[in-house]
Amino acid sequence: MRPYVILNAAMTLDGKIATATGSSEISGEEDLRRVHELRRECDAIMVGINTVLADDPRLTVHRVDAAPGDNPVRVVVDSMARTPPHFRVLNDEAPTVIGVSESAPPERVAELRKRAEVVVAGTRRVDLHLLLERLHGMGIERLMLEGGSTLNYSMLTGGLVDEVRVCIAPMIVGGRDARTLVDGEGIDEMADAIRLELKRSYTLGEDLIVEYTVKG
Ligand SMILES: NC(=O)c1ccc[n+]([C@@H]2O[C@H](COP(=O)([O-])OP(=O)(O)OC[C@H]3O[C@@H](n4cnc5c(N)ncnc54)[C@H](O)[C@@H]3O)[C@@H](O)[C@H]2O)c1
Ligand SMILES: Nc1nc(=O)c(N)c(NC[C@H](O)[C@H](O)[C@H](O)COP(=O)(O)O)[nH]1
Repeated sequence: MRPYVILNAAMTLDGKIATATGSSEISGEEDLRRVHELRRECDAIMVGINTVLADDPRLTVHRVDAAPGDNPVRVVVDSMARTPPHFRVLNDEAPTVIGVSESAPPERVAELRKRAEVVVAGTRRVDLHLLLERLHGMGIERLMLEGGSTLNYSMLTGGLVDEVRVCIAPMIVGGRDARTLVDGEGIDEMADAIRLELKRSYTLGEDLIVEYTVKG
């Protein structure tokens, strides 16, 4: 058993979720409120370690009203336990789970255990199936996946995503080194693409929101 997973992201019209230099303010004000409402409805928010290192996110509900207990559990996928102990994802605003692999240096794991629950899953990379199973065992039934591109790819190709919600902002930045909604190794044949079904589309200010379910 695993949680129901909603992938949420904001991208430019050309599919970038950050520029090559890591600048990533894409969503408009209204979309950011939508994101935080979605955070409030979920039991956990999951991101990859590169997103933590790039943005130092809080991963809490802070743009809409929230009672202290409304903050979801924060989950970082971090094979080598590189989450810096002073980063905001480890503050006391919400509980945090760090998913590491068996290859993570024990001294860094011990340091993280002072501030978070550490789940060891996988030998070199985090085994996402196993991590999600463990999260479900902790009572997490609805999980919001907030990127980045590399984790999005692994989660989608692992068959671990149920819905995709994307904010398309009216911006274009280009750049072959800029992260896109989904990177990773990529699928070779279009016939093998992950198929989605469009459920809803609407505008929020200048942004276009598109919501899909992933076909099983
Ligand atoms: N616009 C948005 O909605 C949005 C959202 C999130 C992140 N971002 C941006 O995305 C960028 C980071 O994306 P990224 O692709 O570099 O990194 P990421 O956040 O997807 O982290 C990927 C890393 O996670 C670790 N990992 C461990 N096990 C893994 C597994 N099984 N599968 C995949 N990764 C695994 C690896 O170290 C891997 O390099 C940042 O610039 C950030 O600002 C944008
Ligand atoms: N929906 C969305 N629109 C954006 O324009 C953007 N840059 C992100 N990025 C998601 C990523 O996880 C960010 O790191 C957090 O949004 C940081 O913000 P918080 O401190 O957690 O509120 N997400």
